[in-house]
Amino acid sequence: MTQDEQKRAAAQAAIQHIPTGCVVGVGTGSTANYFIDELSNIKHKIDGAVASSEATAQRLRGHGIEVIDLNSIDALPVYVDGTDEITEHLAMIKGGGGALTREKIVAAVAKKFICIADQGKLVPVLGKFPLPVEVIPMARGYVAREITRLGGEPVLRQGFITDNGNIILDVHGLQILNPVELETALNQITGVVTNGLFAKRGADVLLLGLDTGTRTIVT
Ligand SMILES: O=C[C@H](O)[C@H](O)[C@H](O)COP(=O)(O)O
Repeated sequence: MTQDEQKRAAAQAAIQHIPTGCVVGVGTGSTANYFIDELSNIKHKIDGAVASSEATAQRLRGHGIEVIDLNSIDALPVYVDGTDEITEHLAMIKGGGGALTREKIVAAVAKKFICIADQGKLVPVLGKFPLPVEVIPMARGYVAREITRLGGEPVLRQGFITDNGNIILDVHGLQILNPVELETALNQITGVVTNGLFAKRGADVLLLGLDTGTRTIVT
């Protein structure tokens, strides 16, 4: 299967995990887009969706799926999203599309986080994919210096502003041996909104599209 077919297979497998009559959290990116396409086939069975980005909200509405304000609900049974990298322990790097902060908020609320991905996303150690960090614009220089002190090489994502009006620093060269520790350290830098390490709250289930079928990994 091609990479796109693997993404679609994972998205199709995720549909089996969606309970009837619930609001569904929906991620951002090309794999999440396949999931939205699949979700539209069962839209009469769900009570709408919470979007992790403006792009996702637009796509959901385009498929006739109601977009629900996260603040109007107390619980979210399930969140489905893609990833840039994921380990066997289901820690991830996300934010290649710049949606990391809203994704982290939706993931925090969700009872179950289902990650859908093509097999190329499964890695032994996180860090080959540059780690996105969302930063308040006026703190850019300070945060970049602090990240350098931690051993990373921050690169400003040119011409990109997040849905929250902030910038992204993509951090290269990090050896992420302890993802929870690094996630915490980066979030403690003043001016950082959040970073793309999803380790403290990783996925609960990984549905990985393979050449033949899908593989499921559960934490
Ligand atoms: O900000 C974007 C998200 O974290 C995406 O889930 C991630 O970049 C994976 O995207 P894709 O499914 O397009 O590879």
